[in-house]
Amino acid sequence: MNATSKEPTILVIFGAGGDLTWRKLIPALYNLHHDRYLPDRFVIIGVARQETDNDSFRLRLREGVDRFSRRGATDPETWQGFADRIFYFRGDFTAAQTGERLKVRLEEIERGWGERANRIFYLAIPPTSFEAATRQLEQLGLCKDCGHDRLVVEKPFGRDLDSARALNRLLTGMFDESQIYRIDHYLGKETVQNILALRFANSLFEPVWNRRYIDHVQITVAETVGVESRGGYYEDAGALRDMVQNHLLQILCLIAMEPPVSFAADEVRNKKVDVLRAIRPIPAEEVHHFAVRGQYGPGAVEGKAVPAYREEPGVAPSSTTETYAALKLLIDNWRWQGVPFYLRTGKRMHTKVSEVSIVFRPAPHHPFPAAAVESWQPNRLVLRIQPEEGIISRIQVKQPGTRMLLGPVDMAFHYREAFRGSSPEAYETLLLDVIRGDATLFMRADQVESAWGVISPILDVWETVPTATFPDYPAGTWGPETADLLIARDRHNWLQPAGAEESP
Ligand SMILES: NC(=O)C1=CN([C@@H]2O[C@H](COP(=O)(O)OP(=O)(O)OC[C@H]3O[C@@H](n4cnc5c(N)ncnc54)[C@H](OP(=O)(O)O)[C@@H]3O)[C@@H](O)[C@H]2O)C=CC1
Ligand SMILES: O=C1O[C@H](COP(=O)(O)O)[C@@H](O)[C@H](O)[C@H]1O
Repeated sequence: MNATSKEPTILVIFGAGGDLTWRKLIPALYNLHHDRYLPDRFVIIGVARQETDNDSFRLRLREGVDRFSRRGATDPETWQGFADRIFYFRGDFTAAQTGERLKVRLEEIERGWGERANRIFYLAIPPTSFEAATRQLEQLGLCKDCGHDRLVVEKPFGRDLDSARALNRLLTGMFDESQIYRIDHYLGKETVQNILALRFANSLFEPVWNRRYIDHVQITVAETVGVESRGGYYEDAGALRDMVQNHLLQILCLIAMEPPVSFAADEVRNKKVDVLRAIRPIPAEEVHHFAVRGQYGPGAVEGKAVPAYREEPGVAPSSTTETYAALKLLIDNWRWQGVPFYLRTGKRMHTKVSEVSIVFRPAPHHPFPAAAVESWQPNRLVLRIQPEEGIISRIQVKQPGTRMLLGPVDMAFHYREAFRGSSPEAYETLLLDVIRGDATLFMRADQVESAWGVISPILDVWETVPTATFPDYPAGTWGPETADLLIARDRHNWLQPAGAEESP
Protein backbone atom coordinates (compact mmCIF):
# COMPACT_ATOMS: atom_id res chain seq x y z
CA MET A 1 0.00 0.00 0.00
CA ASN A 2 1.12 3.56 -0.61
CA ALA A 3 2.07 5.98 2.14
CA THR A 4 -0.89 7.74 3.61
CA SER A 5 -1.86 11.37 3.85
CA LYS A 6 -0.35 13.26 6.76
CA GLU A 7 -3.40 15.48 7.05
CA PRO A 8 -5.25 15.44 10.38
CA THR A 9 -8.33 13.27 10.06
CA ILE A 10 -11.45 12.49 12.08
CA LEU A 11 -13.30 9.32 11.13
CA VAL A 12 -16.88 9.30 12.40
CA ILE A 13 -18.51 5.86 12.23
CA PHE A 14 -22.30 5.89 12.38
CA GLY A 15 -23.35 2.41 13.48
CA ALA A 16 -20.31 1.86 15.69
CA GLY A 17 -22.11 -0.77 17.78
CA GLY A 18 -22.83 -2.92 14.74
CA ASP A 19 -21.45 -6.05 13.16
CA LEU A 20 -19.58 -4.35 10.30
CA THR A 21 -17.71 -2.02 12.65
CA TRP A 22 -16.81 -4.89 14.95
CA ARG A 23 -15.78 -7.52 12.41
CA LYS A 24 -14.35 -5.45 9.56
CA LEU A 25 -13.78 -1.73 10.11
CA ILE A 26 -11.99 -1.69 13.46
CA PRO A 27 -9.75 -4.72 12.67
CA ALA A 28 -8.80 -2.99 9.39
CA LEU A 29 -8.07 0.31 11.16
CA TYR A 30 -6.05 -1.50 13.82
CA ASN A 31 -3.87 -3.02 11.10
CA LEU A 32 -3.42 0.38 9.43
CA HIS A 33 -2.34 1.77 12.81
CA HIS A 34 -0.03 -1.22 13.34
CA ASP A 35 1.62 -0.62 9.96
CA ARG A 36 1.88 3.13 10.64
CA TYR A 37 -0.36 4.11 7.74
CA LEU A 38 -2.64 6.35 9.78
CA PRO A 39 -1.84 10.06 10.06
CA ASP A 40 -0.35 11.05 13.44
CA ARG A 41 -3.41 13.15 14.12
CA PHE A 42 -6.19 10.66 13.54
CA VAL A 43 -9.16 9.87 15.76
CA ILE A 44 -12.16 7.58 15.45
CA ILE A 45 -15.51 8.66 16.85
CA GLY A 46 -17.94 5.77 17.12
CA VAL A 47 -21.58 6.87 17.15
CA ALA A 48 -24.23 4.45 18.47
CA ARG A 49 -27.21 4.41 20.78
CA GLN A 50 -26.20 1.99 23.53
CA GLU A 51 -25.33 3.26 26.99
CA THR A 52 -21.59 2.64 27.29
CA ASP A 53 -18.34 4.51 27.91
CA ASN A 54 -14.99 4.76 26.17
CA ASP A 55 -13.38 1.96 28.17
CA SER A 56 -16.15 -0.60 27.65
CA PHE A 57 -16.50 0.37 23.99
CA ARG A 58 -12.77 -0.08 23.40
CA LEU A 59 -12.80 -3.40 25.25
CA ARG A 60 -15.51 -4.78 22.97
CA LEU A 61 -13.71 -3.52 19.87
CA ARG A 62 -10.54 -5.22 21.06
CA GLU A 63 -12.37 -8.55 21.24
CA GLY A 64 -13.38 -8.02 17.61
CA VAL A 65 -9.79 -7.29 16.57
CA ASP A 66 -8.52 -10.34 18.48
CA ARG A 67 -11.04 -12.51 16.66
CA PHE A 68 -11.11 -11.08 13.16
CA SER A 69 -7.81 -9.34 12.43
CA ARG A 70 -5.58 -11.14 9.93
CA ARG A 71 -2.81 -10.67 12.50
CA GLY A 72 -4.63 -12.60 15.20
CA ALA A 73 -4.58 -11.41 18.80
CA THR A 74 -3.65 -7.78 19.40
CA ASP A 75 -0.24 -6.76 20.64
CA PRO A 76 -0.91 -4.97 23.99
CA GLU A 77 1.31 -1.95 23.34
CA THR A 78 0.08 -1.45 19.79
CA TRP A 79 -3.51 -1.86 20.95
CA GLN A 80 -3.06 0.79 23.64
CA GLY A 81 -1.75 3.29 21.09
CA PHE A 82 -4.69 2.50 18.82
CA ALA A 83 -7.32 2.52 21.58
CA ASP A 84 -6.23 6.02 22.62
CA ARG A 85 -7.47 7.22 19.23
CA ILE A 86 -11.02 5.82 19.71
CA PHE A 87 -13.91 7.68 21.39
CA TYR A 88 -17.47 6.59 21.96
CA PHE A 89 -20.23 9.09 21.19
CA ARG A 90 -23.69 8.11 22.36
CA GLY A 91 -26.68 9.35 20.41
CA ASP A 92 -29.40 8.72 17.89
CA PHE A 93 -28.02 10.31 14.75
CA THR A 94 -31.51 10.93 13.35
CA ALA A 95 -32.03 13.49 16.13
CA ALA A 96 -30.84 17.04 15.39
CA GLN A 97 -29.51 17.31 18.92
CA THR A 98 -27.01 14.48 18.29
CA GLY A 99 -25.72 16.28 15.21
CA GLU A 100 -25.27 19.52 17.11
CA ARG A 101 -23.34 17.78 19.90
CA LEU A 102 -21.23 16.02 17.30
CA LYS A 103 -20.43 19.32 15.62
CA VAL A 104 -19.22 20.75 18.93
CA ARG A 105 -17.05 17.66 19.45
CA LEU A 106 -15.48 17.84 16.00
CA GLU A 107 -14.70 21.55 16.37
CA GLU A 108 -13.20 20.92 19.79
CA ILE A 109 -10.81 18.30 18.35
CA GLU A 110 -9.90 20.59 15.47
CA ARG A 111 -9.24 23.49 17.83
CA GLY A 112 -6.87 21.22 19.77
CA TRP A 113 -5.05 20.42 16.52
CA GLY A 114 -5.03 24.06 15.46
CA GLU A 115 -6.49 23.36 12.02
CA ARG A 116 -9.53 22.06 10.14
CA ALA A 117 -9.30 18.27 9.85
CA ASN A 118 -10.43 16.01 7.04
CA ARG A 119 -13.76 14.63 8.25
CA ILE A 120 -14.83 11.20 7.08
CA PHE A 121 -18.38 10.08 7.85
CA TYR A 122 -18.84 6.32 7.46
CA LEU A 123 -22.45 5.09 7.19
CA ALA A 124 -22.17 1.63 8.80
CA ILE A 125 -25.89 1.71 9.43
CA PRO A 126 -28.96 0.04 7.96
CA PRO A 127 -29.69 1.45 4.47
CA THR A 128 -33.07 2.64 5.72
CA SER A 129 -31.19 5.21 7.85
CA PHE A 130 -28.92 6.56 5.07
CA GLU A 131 -31.29 9.42 4.29
CA ALA A 132 -31.81 10.55 7.88
CA ALA A 133 -28.08 10.48 8.61
CA THR A 134 -27.04 12.39 5.49
CA ARG A 135 -29.74 15.02 5.99
CA GLN A 136 -28.34 15.70 9.47
CA LEU A 137 -24.84 16.07 8.04
CA GLU A 138 -26.04 18.48 5.41
CA GLN A 139 -28.27 20.60 7.64
CA LEU A 140 -25.53 21.08 10.21
CA GLY A 141 -22.90 21.73 7.52
CA LEU A 142 -20.73 18.95 8.94
CA CYS A 143 -19.62 17.59 5.59
CA LYS A 144 -19.66 20.62 3.35
CA ASP A 145 -16.02 21.20 2.54
CA CYS A 146 -15.25 19.37 -0.72
CA GLY A 147 -11.53 19.58 -0.11
CA HIS A 148 -11.73 18.04 3.36
CA ASP A 149 -14.92 16.08 3.93
CA ARG A 150 -15.92 12.62 2.69
CA LEU A 151 -18.92 10.35 3.03
CA VAL A 152 -18.58 6.56 2.84
CA VAL A 153 -21.77 4.72 1.87
CA GLU A 154 -22.05 0.98 2.46
CA LYS A 155 -23.89 -1.47 0.28
CA PRO A 156 -26.60 -2.24 -0.64
CA PHE A 157 -26.85 1.00 -2.59
CA GLY A 158 -30.59 0.91 -3.27
CA ARG A 159 -32.64 -2.23 -3.88
CA ASP A 160 -33.37 -1.66 -7.57
CA LEU A 161 -32.67 0.88 -10.30
CA ASP A 162 -35.31 3.36 -9.14
CA SER A 163 -34.26 3.39 -5.50
CA ALA A 164 -30.56 3.62 -6.44
CA ARG A 165 -31.35 6.61 -8.64
CA ALA A 166 -33.32 8.22 -5.82
CA LEU A 167 -30.44 7.67 -3.38
CA ASN A 168 -27.96 9.10 -5.88
CA ARG A 169 -30.19 12.15 -6.39
CA LEU A 170 -30.39 12.65 -2.65
CA LEU A 171 -26.64 12.34 -2.08
CA THR A 172 -25.50 14.33 -5.08
CA GLY A 173 -28.02 17.04 -4.16
CA MET A 174 -26.26 17.46 -0.81
CA PHE A 175 -22.62 16.60 -1.53
CA ASP A 176 -20.23 16.80 -4.42
CA GLU A 177 -19.74 13.47 -6.27
CA SER A 178 -16.03 13.66 -5.39
CA GLN A 179 -16.96 13.46 -1.68
CA ILE A 180 -19.04 10.28 -2.01
CA TYR A 181 -17.30 6.91 -1.61
CA ARG A 182 -19.70 4.05 -2.49
CA ILE A 183 -17.96 0.99 -1.18
CA ASP A 184 -17.78 -2.45 -2.80
CA HIS A 185 -15.30 -4.36 -0.68
CA TYR A 186 -14.44 -6.80 -3.48
CA LEU A 187 -12.64 -3.96 -5.23
CA GLY A 188 -10.28 -3.72 -2.26
CA LYS A 189 -9.22 -7.37 -2.46
CA GLU A 190 -5.61 -7.80 -3.57
CA THR A 191 -6.49 -10.45 -6.10
CA VAL A 192 -9.30 -8.41 -7.61
CA GLN A 193 -6.91 -5.50 -8.08
CA ASN A 194 -4.41 -7.96 -9.50
CA ILE A 195 -6.75 -8.50 -12.46
CA LEU A 196 -5.77 -4.99 -13.57
CA ALA A 197 -2.08 -5.75 -13.02
CA LEU A 198 -2.29 -9.01 -14.95
CA ARG A 199 -4.08 -7.44 -17.88
CA PHE A 200 -2.38 -4.08 -18.15
CA ALA A 201 1.16 -4.70 -16.90
CA ASN A 202 1.84 -7.73 -19.14
CA SER A 203 2.00 -7.69 -22.91
CA LEU A 204 1.48 -11.47 -22.97
CA PHE A 205 -2.28 -11.46 -22.48
CA GLU A 206 -3.61 -8.47 -24.40
CA PRO A 207 -3.32 -10.03 -27.90
CA VAL A 208 -5.48 -13.01 -26.86
CA TRP A 209 -7.90 -11.15 -24.58
CA ASN A 210 -10.81 -11.04 -27.01
CA ARG A 211 -13.46 -12.97 -28.92
CA ARG A 212 -10.93 -14.51 -31.35
CA TYR A 213 -9.21 -16.53 -28.63
CA ILE A 214 -11.57 -16.64 -25.66
CA ASP A 215 -14.45 -19.08 -25.83
CA HIS A 216 -16.23 -18.10 -22.64
CA VAL A 217 -15.65 -16.76 -19.13
CA GLN A 218 -16.91 -18.17 -15.84
CA ILE A 219 -17.06 -16.16 -12.62
CA THR A 220 -17.75 -18.16 -9.46
CA VAL A 221 -18.18 -16.73 -5.97
CA ALA A 222 -19.20 -19.64 -3.77
CA GLU A 223 -19.63 -19.36 0.00
CA THR A 224 -19.97 -22.15 2.54
CA VAL A 225 -21.57 -19.86 5.13
CA GLY A 226 -25.33 -19.42 5.36
CA VAL A 227 -26.96 -16.10 6.20
CA GLU A 228 -25.56 -16.16 9.75
CA SER A 229 -27.25 -13.45 11.84
CA ARG A 230 -28.34 -11.42 8.81
CA GLY A 231 -31.58 -13.23 7.93
CA GLY A 232 -33.64 -10.06 8.29
CA TYR A 233 -31.50 -8.17 5.78
CA TYR A 234 -31.03 -11.12 3.42
CA GLU A 235 -34.73 -11.93 3.15
CA ASP A 236 -35.22 -8.59 1.46
CA ALA A 237 -32.05 -8.85 -0.62
CA GLY A 238 -31.30 -12.33 -1.97
CA ALA A 239 -28.19 -13.44 -3.86
CA LEU A 240 -28.76 -11.29 -6.94
CA ARG A 241 -28.88 -8.03 -4.98
CA ASP A 242 -26.42 -9.07 -2.28
CA MET A 243 -23.63 -10.36 -4.51
CA VAL A 244 -24.26 -10.15 -8.27
CA GLN A 245 -25.33 -6.51 -8.62
CA ASN A 246 -22.11 -5.41 -6.98
CA HIS A 247 -19.24 -7.87 -6.50
CA LEU A 248 -19.71 -10.19 -9.49
CA LEU A 249 -20.50 -7.42 -11.96
CA GLN A 250 -17.46 -5.47 -10.78
CA ILE A 251 -15.25 -8.49 -11.38
CA LEU A 252 -16.80 -8.88 -14.83
CA CYS A 253 -15.98 -5.22 -15.54
CA LEU A 254 -12.32 -5.72 -14.64
CA ILE A 255 -12.10 -8.74 -16.93
CA ALA A 256 -13.91 -7.10 -19.83
CA MET A 257 -12.91 -3.40 -19.70
CA GLU A 258 -10.73 -1.71 -22.29
CA PRO A 259 -7.27 -0.55 -21.16
CA PRO A 260 -7.54 2.78 -19.31
CA VAL A 261 -5.31 5.67 -20.34
CA SER A 262 -4.21 6.07 -16.72
CA PHE A 263 -5.22 4.93 -13.26
CA ALA A 264 -6.91 8.20 -12.44
CA ALA A 265 -10.21 7.36 -10.71
CA ASP A 266 -12.46 8.53 -13.53
CA GLU A 267 -10.40 6.90 -16.30
CA VAL A 268 -10.85 3.46 -14.72
CA ARG A 269 -14.47 4.10 -13.82
CA ASN A 270 -15.30 5.28 -17.36
CA LYS A 271 -13.97 2.04 -18.83
CA LYS A 272 -15.91 -0.05 -16.35
CA VAL A 273 -19.14 1.76 -16.99
CA ASP A 274 -18.66 1.20 -20.74
CA VAL A 275 -18.77 -2.55 -20.06
CA LEU A 276 -21.95 -2.34 -17.99
CA ARG A 277 -23.61 -0.31 -20.71
CA ALA A 278 -22.62 -2.86 -23.34
CA ILE A 279 -24.22 -5.81 -21.52
CA ARG A 280 -27.09 -7.02 -23.67
CA PRO A 281 -30.43 -6.30 -21.97
CA ILE A 282 -32.40 -9.43 -21.13
CA PRO A 283 -36.04 -9.19 -22.28
CA ALA A 284 -38.61 -10.29 -19.68
CA GLU A 285 -39.73 -13.29 -21.75
CA GLU A 286 -36.12 -14.58 -21.99
CA VAL A 287 -35.10 -14.18 -18.36
CA HIS A 288 -35.50 -17.92 -17.71
CA HIS A 289 -32.90 -18.62 -20.46
CA PHE A 290 -30.36 -16.25 -18.95
CA ALA A 291 -30.92 -16.34 -15.20
CA VAL A 292 -31.46 -19.09 -12.66
CA ARG A 293 -32.14 -18.89 -8.94
CA GLY A 294 -31.99 -21.43 -6.15
CA GLN A 295 -32.42 -21.81 -2.41
CA TYR A 296 -30.61 -24.24 -0.12
CA GLY A 297 -32.35 -26.96 1.80
CA PRO A 298 -30.82 -28.89 4.71
CA GLY A 299 -27.52 -30.60 4.05
CA ALA A 300 -23.93 -30.88 5.22
CA VAL A 301 -21.13 -28.38 4.76
CA GLU A 302 -17.56 -29.44 5.49
CA GLY A 303 -18.91 -32.55 7.21
CA LYS A 304 -21.31 -30.67 9.51
CA ALA A 305 -25.10 -30.88 9.25
CA VAL A 306 -26.68 -27.48 8.57
CA PRO A 307 -30.32 -26.38 8.42
CA ALA A 308 -32.27 -25.19 5.39
CA TYR A 309 -32.38 -21.47 4.60
CA ARG A 310 -36.04 -21.43 5.63
CA GLU A 311 -35.00 -22.57 9.12
CA GLU A 312 -32.43 -19.80 9.64
CA PRO A 313 -33.18 -17.02 12.20
CA GLY A 314 -35.12 -14.10 10.70
CA VAL A 315 -36.19 -16.11 7.62
CA ALA A 316 -39.84 -16.78 6.72
CA PRO A 317 -40.77 -20.52 6.77
CA SER A 318 -42.04 -20.25 3.18
CA SER A 319 -39.42 -17.77 1.98
CA THR A 320 -38.94 -17.40 -1.78
CA THR A 321 -35.67 -15.48 -1.43
CA GLU A 322 -32.89 -16.90 -3.58
CA THR A 323 -29.64 -17.93 -1.91
CA TYR A 324 -28.10 -18.88 -5.27
CA ALA A 325 -28.07 -17.08 -8.62
CA ALA A 326 -26.50 -17.90 -11.97
CA LEU A 327 -26.53 -15.70 -15.07
CA LYS A 328 -25.39 -15.77 -18.63
CA LEU A 329 -24.47 -12.31 -19.91
CA LEU A 330 -23.41 -11.18 -23.36
CA ILE A 331 -21.41 -8.04 -24.00
CA ASP A 332 -22.26 -6.26 -27.21
CA ASN A 333 -18.99 -4.67 -28.21
CA TRP A 334 -16.18 -5.39 -30.65
CA ARG A 335 -13.97 -7.25 -28.17
CA TRP A 336 -16.56 -9.58 -26.66
CA GLN A 337 -19.22 -10.17 -29.28
CA GLY A 338 -20.48 -13.76 -28.94
CA VAL A 339 -18.43 -14.61 -25.82
CA PRO A 340 -20.75 -15.66 -22.99
CA PHE A 341 -19.91 -14.63 -19.44
CA TYR A 342 -21.38 -17.09 -16.92
CA LEU A 343 -21.71 -15.83 -13.35
CA ARG A 344 -22.73 -17.86 -10.31
CA THR A 345 -22.84 -17.26 -6.60
CA GLY A 346 -24.45 -19.01 -3.68
CA LYS A 347 -24.50 -19.54 0.04
CA ARG A 348 -23.99 -22.94 1.69
CA MET A 349 -22.16 -24.27 -1.30
CA HIS A 350 -19.70 -27.11 -1.42
CA THR A 351 -16.50 -25.09 -1.13
CA LYS A 352 -15.63 -21.51 -0.33
CA VAL A 353 -14.03 -20.23 -3.49
CA SER A 354 -14.03 -17.12 -5.66
CA GLU A 355 -12.39 -17.41 -9.03
CA VAL A 356 -12.55 -16.37 -12.65
CA SER A 357 -11.91 -18.93 -15.38
CA ILE A 358 -11.02 -17.66 -18.82
CA VAL A 359 -11.59 -20.58 -21.17
CA PHE A 360 -9.77 -20.36 -24.50
CA ARG A 361 -10.86 -21.68 -27.87
CA PRO A 362 -9.28 -24.91 -29.12
CA ALA A 363 -6.16 -24.65 -31.25
CA PRO A 364 -7.35 -24.29 -34.87
CA HIS A 365 -5.72 -27.54 -35.96
CA HIS A 366 -4.46 -30.64 -34.15
CA PRO A 367 -1.61 -32.40 -35.95
CA PHE A 368 -1.74 -35.20 -33.33
CA PRO A 369 -3.30 -38.65 -33.77
CA ALA A 370 -6.78 -39.01 -32.24
CA ALA A 371 -5.45 -41.20 -29.39
CA ALA A 372 -3.04 -38.44 -28.35
CA VAL A 373 -5.77 -35.97 -27.57
CA GLU A 374 -8.13 -38.19 -25.58
CA SER A 375 -7.62 -36.23 -22.38
CA TRP A 376 -7.39 -32.90 -24.14
CA GLN A 377 -8.85 -29.90 -22.33
CA PRO A 378 -9.07 -26.30 -23.52
CA ASN A 379 -6.47 -23.84 -22.24
CA ARG A 380 -7.76 -22.15 -19.16
CA LEU A 381 -6.50 -19.21 -17.14
CA VAL A 382 -7.83 -19.25 -13.59
CA LEU A 383 -7.65 -16.06 -11.55
CA ARG A 384 -8.04 -17.24 -8.01
CA ILE A 385 -9.51 -14.48 -5.84
CA GLN A 386 -9.85 -16.45 -2.58
CA PRO A 387 -8.73 -18.56 -0.82
CA GLU A 388 -5.31 -19.79 -2.09
CA GLU A 389 -4.97 -16.54 -4.01
CA GLY A 390 -3.06 -16.75 -7.26
CA ILE A 391 -3.18 -17.46 -10.96
CA ILE A 392 -3.21 -20.86 -12.61
CA SER A 393 -2.71 -21.46 -16.28
CA ARG A 394 -3.81 -24.82 -17.62
CA ILE A 395 -1.88 -25.92 -20.68
CA GLN A 396 -1.45 -29.13 -22.65
CA VAL A 397 1.86 -30.97 -22.49
CA LYS A 398 3.22 -34.26 -23.74
CA GLN A 399 2.82 -36.89 -21.08
CA PRO A 400 6.05 -38.76 -20.27
CA GLY A 401 6.40 -41.97 -22.28
CA THR A 402 7.31 -43.30 -25.67
CA ARG A 403 4.10 -42.23 -27.36
CA MET A 404 2.70 -38.77 -28.10
CA LEU A 405 -0.04 -38.48 -25.51
CA LEU A 406 -1.27 -35.04 -24.46
CA GLY A 407 -2.52 -34.13 -21.03
CA PRO A 408 -3.36 -30.97 -19.05
CA VAL A 409 -0.98 -29.53 -16.43
CA ASP A 410 -1.13 -26.38 -14.35
CA MET A 411 1.43 -23.59 -14.23
CA ALA A 412 0.72 -21.84 -10.99
CA PHE A 413 1.55 -18.64 -9.17
CA HIS A 414 0.48 -18.53 -5.51
CA TYR A 415 0.59 -15.31 -3.53
CA ARG A 416 1.57 -17.09 -0.35
CA GLU A 417 4.62 -18.67 -2.01
CA ALA A 418 5.69 -15.68 -4.08
CA PHE A 419 5.36 -13.04 -1.37
CA ARG A 420 6.08 -13.16 2.33
CA GLY A 421 3.54 -11.94 4.90
CA SER A 422 -0.20 -11.58 4.68
CA SER A 423 -1.89 -9.20 2.27
CA PRO A 424 -3.96 -6.32 3.58
CA GLU A 425 -7.66 -7.01 3.99
CA ALA A 426 -9.98 -5.30 1.51
CA TYR A 427 -11.23 -2.84 4.13
CA GLU A 428 -7.66 -1.81 4.98
CA THR A 429 -7.00 -0.84 1.38
CA LEU A 430 -10.33 0.91 0.98
CA LEU A 431 -10.22 2.83 4.26
CA LEU A 432 -6.72 3.98 3.47
CA ASP A 433 -7.90 5.14 0.05
CA VAL A 434 -10.68 7.18 1.67
CA ILE A 435 -8.17 8.73 4.07
CA ARG A 436 -5.94 9.59 1.10
CA GLY A 437 -8.88 10.82 -0.97
CA ASP A 438 -8.43 8.27 -3.78
CA ALA A 439 -11.76 7.12 -5.22
CA THR A 440 -10.43 4.79 -7.94
CA LEU A 441 -11.69 1.66 -6.20
CA PHE A 442 -15.08 3.11 -5.32
CA MET A 443 -18.28 3.15 -7.33
CA ARG A 444 -19.43 6.24 -9.15
CA ALA A 445 -23.17 7.04 -9.35
CA ASP A 446 -23.49 5.98 -12.99
CA GLN A 447 -21.68 2.68 -12.33
CA VAL A 448 -24.11 1.71 -9.62
CA GLU A 449 -27.07 2.64 -11.76
CA SER A 450 -25.75 0.79 -14.82
CA ALA A 451 -25.24 -2.32 -12.69
CA TRP A 452 -28.82 -2.08 -11.44
CA GLY A 453 -29.87 -1.63 -15.07
CA VAL A 454 -28.52 -5.13 -15.76
CA ILE A 455 -30.10 -6.71 -12.70
CA SER A 456 -33.45 -4.95 -12.31
CA PRO A 457 -35.20 -6.63 -15.30
CA ILE A 458 -34.36 -10.03 -13.83
CA LEU A 459 -35.59 -9.02 -10.39
CA ASP A 460 -38.82 -7.71 -11.91
CA VAL A 461 -39.55 -11.10 -13.46
CA TRP A 462 -38.50 -13.06 -10.39
CA GLU A 463 -40.73 -10.93 -8.20
CA THR A 464 -43.80 -11.61 -10.33
CA VAL A 465 -43.17 -15.30 -11.03
CA PRO A 466 -43.12 -17.27 -7.78
CA THR A 467 -40.88 -20.28 -7.28
CA ALA A 468 -42.72 -23.44 -6.33
CA THR A 469 -39.60 -25.58 -6.26
CA PHE A 470 -37.65 -24.06 -3.36
CA PRO A 471 -35.57 -25.40 -1.71
CA ASP A 472 -33.87 -26.86 -4.76
CA TYR A 473 -30.29 -27.59 -3.75
CA PRO A 474 -29.02 -29.32 -0.65
CA ALA A 475 -26.58 -27.28 1.43
CA GLY A 476 -23.03 -28.39 0.65
CA THR A 477 -23.48 -28.87 -3.12
CA TRP A 478 -22.74 -26.72 -6.14
CA GLY A 479 -26.26 -25.34 -6.56
CA PRO A 480 -29.47 -26.34 -8.34
CA GLU A 481 -29.67 -28.53 -11.45
CA THR A 482 -31.29 -25.66 -13.34
CA ALA A 483 -27.93 -23.86 -13.19
CA ASP A 484 -26.26 -26.85 -14.87
CA LEU A 485 -28.90 -26.71 -17.58
CA LEU A 486 -28.35 -22.99 -18.10
CA ILE A 487 -24.75 -23.56 -19.12
CA ALA A 488 -25.29 -27.00 -20.72
CA ARG A 489 -27.54 -25.39 -23.34
CA ASP A 490 -24.35 -23.81 -24.72
CA ARG A 491 -22.52 -27.18 -24.52
CA HIS A 492 -20.43 -26.02 -21.56
CA ASN A 493 -20.33 -27.05 -17.96
CA TRP A 494 -19.41 -25.28 -14.75
CA LEU A 495 -15.74 -25.89 -14.17
CA GLN A 496 -14.73 -27.54 -10.95
CA PRO A 497 -12.84 -24.79 -9.09
CA ALA A 498 -9.14 -25.52 -8.74
CA GLY A 499 -8.53 -27.59 -5.61
CA ALA A 500 -12.22 -28.31 -4.87
CA GLU A 501 -13.23 -31.94 -4.47
CA GLU A 502 -16.01 -33.46 -6.52
CA SER A 503 -19.49 -32.46 -5.44
CA PRO A 504 -21.38 -35.16 -3.47
N1 LIG B 1 -22.07 -6.83 8.51
C1 LIG B 1 -21.50 -7.07 7.32
O1 LIG B 1 -20.74 -8.03 7.12
C2 LIG B 1 -21.77 -6.16 6.18
C3 LIG B 1 -22.57 -5.04 6.32
N2 LIG B 1 -22.75 -4.20 5.26
C4 LIG B 1 -23.59 -3.00 5.41
O2 LIG B 1 -23.11 -2.20 6.50
C5 LIG B 1 -24.18 -1.55 7.14
C6 LIG B 1 -24.19 -1.92 8.63
O3 LIG B 1 -24.37 -3.31 8.74
P1 LIG B 1 -24.23 -4.07 10.12
O4 LIG B 1 -23.10 -3.54 10.91
O5 LIG B 1 -24.23 -5.51 9.77
O6 LIG B 1 -25.60 -3.70 10.83
P2 LIG B 1 -25.97 -3.83 12.38
O7 LIG B 1 -27.44 -3.89 12.44
O8 LIG B 1 -25.16 -4.88 13.03
O9 LIG B 1 -25.48 -2.43 12.99
C7 LIG B 1 -26.13 -1.22 12.71
C8 LIG B 1 -25.71 -0.19 13.74
O10 LIG B 1 -26.38 1.03 13.42
C9 LIG B 1 -26.80 1.60 14.65
N3 LIG B 1 -27.94 2.47 14.44
C10 LIG B 1 -29.04 2.20 13.73
N4 LIG B 1 -29.86 3.27 13.77
C11 LIG B 1 -29.22 4.21 14.53
C12 LIG B 1 -29.54 5.54 14.93
N5 LIG B 1 -30.68 6.13 14.55
N6 LIG B 1 -28.65 6.24 15.71
C13 LIG B 1 -27.48 5.66 16.09
N7 LIG B 1 -27.11 4.40 15.73
C14 LIG B 1 -27.99 3.69 14.97
C15 LIG B 1 -27.18 0.42 15.49
O11 LIG B 1 -27.16 0.84 16.82
P3 LIG B 1 -28.02 0.09 17.97
O12 LIG B 1 -27.12 -1.03 18.35
O13 LIG B 1 -28.17 1.12 18.96
O14 LIG B 1 -29.31 -0.37 17.33
C16 LIG B 1 -26.04 -0.53 15.16
O15 LIG B 1 -24.91 -0.23 15.95
C17 LIG B 1 -25.44 -1.98 6.39
O16 LIG B 1 -25.69 -1.04 5.39
C18 LIG B 1 -25.03 -3.30 5.76
O17 LIG B 1 -25.79 -3.60 4.62
C19 LIG B 1 -22.14 -4.41 4.05
C20 LIG B 1 -21.34 -5.51 3.85
C21 LIG B 1 -21.09 -6.48 4.88
O1 LIG C 1 -21.04 -8.18 0.65
C1 LIG C 1 -21.13 -9.33 1.04
O2 LIG C 1 -20.06 -10.12 0.95
C2 LIG C 1 -19.94 -11.28 1.76
C3 LIG C 1 -18.82 -12.12 1.14
O3 LIG C 1 -17.63 -11.41 1.25
P1 LIG C 1 -16.23 -12.19 1.30
O4 LIG C 1 -15.24 -11.10 1.36
O5 LIG C 1 -16.28 -13.06 2.53
O6 LIG C 1 -16.15 -13.01 0.05
C4 LIG C 1 -21.23 -12.06 1.82
O7 LIG C 1 -21.12 -13.12 2.75
C5 LIG C 1 -22.34 -11.13 2.25
O8 LIG C 1 -23.59 -11.82 2.20
C6 LIG C 1 -22.42 -9.93 1.34
O9 LIG C 1 -23.32 -8.98 1.89
